[in-house]
Amino acid sequence: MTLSRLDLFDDVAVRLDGVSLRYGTSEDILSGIDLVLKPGSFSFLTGASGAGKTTLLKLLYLALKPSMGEVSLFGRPTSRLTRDQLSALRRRVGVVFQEFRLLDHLTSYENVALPLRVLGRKEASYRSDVQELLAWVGLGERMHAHPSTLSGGEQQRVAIARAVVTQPDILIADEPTGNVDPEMGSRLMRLFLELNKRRGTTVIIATHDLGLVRQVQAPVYRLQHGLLVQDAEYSDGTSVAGRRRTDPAKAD
Ligand SMILES: Nc1ncnc2c1ncn2[C@@H]1O[C@H](COP(=O)(O)OP(=O)(O)OP(=O)(O)O)[C@@H](O)[C@H]1O
Repeated sequence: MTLSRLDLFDDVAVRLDGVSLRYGTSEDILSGIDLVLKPGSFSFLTGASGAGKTTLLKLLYLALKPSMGEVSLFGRPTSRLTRDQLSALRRRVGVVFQEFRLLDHLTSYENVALPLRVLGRKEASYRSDVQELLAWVGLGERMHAHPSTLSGGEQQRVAIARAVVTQPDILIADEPTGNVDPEMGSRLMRLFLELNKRRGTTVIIATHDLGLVRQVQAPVYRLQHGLLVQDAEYSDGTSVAGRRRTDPAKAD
């Protein structure tokens, strides 16, 4: 896949060109996927269990390389970048993993601060930021608790705080409300929206949770049989083509 000179620094956060992915000798899990996410956009990724949502997200945060095609972040094709260049790009991407991946021997505060420590920042320079962030996700009182003593929703919020503490340009979240009740799901969705609106963070969320996606007007990308299609309606039922509001009673 060749990209023209003009494409190299265009106004695009994420771009997939003809991306296919297979594991080992399996059939293609993803097949010829094209996708453009503009900076500051907010999108959903849906599809049946096993459709390849996590796989697609892993390509976006550069944990997997495509079998074919090109993944570009911030206008930079990634296939020929050095390890250091890839690490630099990855630092601009925050990830909320399906299974949280918190470190049990660290407190909430220490988990959230970890990416900053890895970057070599001194604690005095970030302590108040981390405390503020934990308060923002409603965990100001639990910052010294260890993950094993937190509820699923609380752990999820620690994972979200950790994903955003470095102020990433792109936030990728894999089933971020899979372990919380609807009320907490709405609260987490408001956090994502606030991040998107306040900082212009590009957000993409993989979810099965239809109740959640209907709370926002955002494009919905759907994986089906290895292909990615964009729904004709935004997540709240408005039409992508004309932005006409459909009758909510018929939107189901
Ligand atoms: N490391 C791997 N090696 C081989 N096959 C894999 C691997 N990871 C995922 N798969 C397979 O790829 C397919 C897509 O998996 P993936 O986890 O991307 O789907 P998903 O849409 O995220 O599913 P869910 O909604 O259940 O989380 C599945 O058939 C899965 O078994």
